[in-house]
Amino acid sequence: MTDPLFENVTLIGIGLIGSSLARVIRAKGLARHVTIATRSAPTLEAARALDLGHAYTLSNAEAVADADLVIVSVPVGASEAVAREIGPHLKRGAIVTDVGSTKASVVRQMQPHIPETAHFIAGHPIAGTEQSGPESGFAELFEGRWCILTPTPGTDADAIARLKAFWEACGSTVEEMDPEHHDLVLAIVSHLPHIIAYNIVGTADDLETVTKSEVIKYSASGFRDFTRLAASDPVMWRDVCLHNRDAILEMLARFSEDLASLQRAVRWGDGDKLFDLFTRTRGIRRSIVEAGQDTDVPNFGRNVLKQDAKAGSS
Ligand SMILES: NC(=O)C1=CN([C@@H]2O[C@H](COP(=O)(O)OP(=O)(O)OC[C@H]3O[C@@H](n4cnc5c(N)ncnc54)[C@H](O)[C@@H]3O)[C@@H](O)[C@H]2O)C=CC1
Ligand SMILES: O=C(O)C(=O)Cc1ccc(O)cc1
Repeated sequence: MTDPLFENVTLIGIGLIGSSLARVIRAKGLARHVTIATRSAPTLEAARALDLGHAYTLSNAEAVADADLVIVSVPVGASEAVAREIGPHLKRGAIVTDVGSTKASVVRQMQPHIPETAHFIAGHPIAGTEQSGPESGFAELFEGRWCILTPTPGTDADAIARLKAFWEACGSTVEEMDPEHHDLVLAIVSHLPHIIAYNIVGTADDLETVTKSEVIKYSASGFRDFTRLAASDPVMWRDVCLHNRDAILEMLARFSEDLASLQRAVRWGDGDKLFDLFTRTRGIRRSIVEAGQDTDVPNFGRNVLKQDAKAGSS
C-alpha cells in the first residue's frame, strides 16, 4: 500500500479506463475518497454494484466540488461538454486531467473552461483493450505501460509532478510530449491500425463470393487479430477519427501510396521488392520482441516509444 497521493479523486466516465483507474486506486490506496460520475444511470448502477468508489452521481458538476484530482475518461468528442460543466465548480488548486486517445483537440476543447485557479494537464495512458464499460476494467491495465502527458507551456510544475507521481503509482512510465506530436505518433501506431482493421473486416463482410460462415470458419490468426481491433468501441473510435483528422489523413495518404506500390509489385510479379519489404518489416517485429514487448494484447505502444527513448538517449 502506498500513502494516498490525493485525498479526493473524482472519476468522470467509468468505462474500461475509468473503472481500471478506480480499481488501481483502490488496490494501491492512492486516494482516500473516490467519487464516480457518469452520464447514464445504468452505467452508474453497474459501477456501484462493482463497488468501484465511495460516492456516485449523475452530475459531473456536483462530482468535482471537493476533488483534488479529476480524471475525465469519456470519448474525446464529449470533452468540451464535460469541461464546461465542471469548470465553475472546481476547487482552488484542483488538478484536471483526461485519458483521451487524441490530445490537441482535447486541449482545445477543455483548457478554456478550466479556471486559472485550477490546473489542466491532458494525458493519455497507452494501455487498453477492445473492451468497454465498467465491467471490463482491471487494476493491472497500466502496469509497465507508457503514459504521455501533454502539458502546455506555463503549466504549474508541481501539478505536473503530482500527476506524474499518480501515473507512476499506477505502474506506468510517464513521458511528456507536445500535443500535436502525440497526435502524429499515435496516428501511425494506434489510429491507423484500428482504421485498417475496421476496413479489412468490413471488406470481408461485404464479399459476395465468400460467405460470412466461411470467413468465420477459415479465419486465420492474422484475420482474427484484425477482428479483435475491429471489435473496439464504435463511439470512441468515431471520435478519434473526427478529432485527429489531419494527422490520420496524413498517415493514410502515406499508407495508400505505399499500398499502391505494393499492389504494383504483386501485379508485375516483382518478387525482389516484396522480399525486401517483408524482410525489413520482419526486423521491426524482431526489435519489438527483443525489447520484451512481444505479448499481443494489450501491450501496444510501449514498443515504439521505448525504441525512440533509447535512440534519443544514445
Ligand atoms: N479503450 C481503450 O483501449 C483506451 C481508451 N482511451 C481513451 O479513454 C477514453 C475512455 O475510453 P473507454 O474507457 O475505453 O470508454 P468506455 O466506452 O468504456 O467508457 C466511456 C464512459 O464515458 C461515459 N461518458 C460519455 N459521455 C459522458 C459525459 N458527457 N459525462 C460523463 N460520462 C460520460 C460513458 O457513460 C462511459 O461510462 C476515450 O477518450 C478513449 O479514447 C485511452 C487509452 C486506451
Ligand atoms: O487493444 C488494443 O490493441 C489497443 O490498441 C488499445 C488502445 C486503444 C486506444 C488507445 O488510445 C490506447 C490503447
